[in-house]
Amino acid sequence: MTTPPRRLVSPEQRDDDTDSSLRPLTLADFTGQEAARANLKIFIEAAKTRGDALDHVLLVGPPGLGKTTLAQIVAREMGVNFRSTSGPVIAKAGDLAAQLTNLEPRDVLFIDEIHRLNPAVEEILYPAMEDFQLDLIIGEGPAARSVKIDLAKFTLVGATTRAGLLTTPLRDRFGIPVRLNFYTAAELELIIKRGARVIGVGMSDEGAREIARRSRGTPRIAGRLLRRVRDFAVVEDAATITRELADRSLSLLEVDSIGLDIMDRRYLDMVALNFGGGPVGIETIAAALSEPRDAIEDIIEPYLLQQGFLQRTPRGRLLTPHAFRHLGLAEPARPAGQFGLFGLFGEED
Ligand SMILES: Nc1ncnc2c1ncn2[C@@H]1O[C@H](COP(=O)(O)OP(=O)(O)OP(=O)(O)O)[C@@H](O)[C@H]1O
Ligand SMILES: [Mg+2]
Repeated sequence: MTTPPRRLVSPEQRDDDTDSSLRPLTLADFTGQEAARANLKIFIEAAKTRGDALDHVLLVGPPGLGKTTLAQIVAREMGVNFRSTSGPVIAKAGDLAAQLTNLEPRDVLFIDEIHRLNPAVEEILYPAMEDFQLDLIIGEGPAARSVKIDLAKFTLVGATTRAGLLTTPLRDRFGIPVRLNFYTAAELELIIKRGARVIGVGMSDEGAREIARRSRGTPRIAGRLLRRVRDFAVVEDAATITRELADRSLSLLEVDSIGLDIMDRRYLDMVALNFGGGPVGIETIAAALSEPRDAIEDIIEPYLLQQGFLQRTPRGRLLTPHAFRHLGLAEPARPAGQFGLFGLFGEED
């Protein structure tokens, strides 16, 4: 795959994100995700009362919604060590065995991108999660023998953006599955106000609302936009971020009123103007934009689909009336019944 372009509004972590300063440290400071928070709170309290390890937790949700943050909070609320690794980093079963044997009772082992574990590594995770035992084969051939090593009773916290890619036996071993959803504008507003206090800049209600609207339901993007607007405030020697300042700075950075950037608009303009709003095949769009198909499907389309700007039909991508309104363009006349009907027959490829 090509390197994703550096977009201000991409939900993936970028090297210039200084996530750690804005990271809430306790469940009480963690805004939004009511259901996830309520569940974790109860299970953590119960485990602490019993003096037991928390059951294994699986955090599922799109990038930038707080999976790593919640994993750290779990360890902190349990008052235990937080050890962290990730699926693609654990090359051999022995690497994971080393991590597991180092855990103390009730510790949290966080495995990010757990859908990317290699199968040989995953095998040793099963008995570790279920019976807190390692089954290792020592030696080779006739001399080989298996040894069992007892592990401390620990909590595995797994995170994934793609629950569908997890094997069933692995998924079944998590007692506490937690799904994270996109945040509402009101929740993002609170997160932005808290962030402004942390980085020490004044924030008006309307300023926070303006940034929240453009944050695509994602705290990571909210934090990034907040830091950019703060830079404008510093340069202009403004003590408080007003709606006007937020709007002006983000417009200069080419993030529009609902968080679309140049790449989104190029896509939408192309489909609207060159293809009459579609349906048009993804390969044709990729060729017209000179972008790889993967990048378009992974990076541009998810938010447009989620916002209802775009539909996938068997005959290709189709812009919705909502998209035309946002672009300020008149909708082309389309055959009656075209719209929405194709959704019933599934998606293009
Ligand atoms: N509920 C929240 N309240 C305040 N800030 C949050 C919240 N959730 C996430 N953040 C902030 O958003 C940023 C990204 O969060 P985090 O790294 O936990 O996301 P993630 O789900 O692990 O993303 P990825 O899938 O890319 O690993 C962090 O700076 C974090 O502080
Ligand atoms: Mg993470």
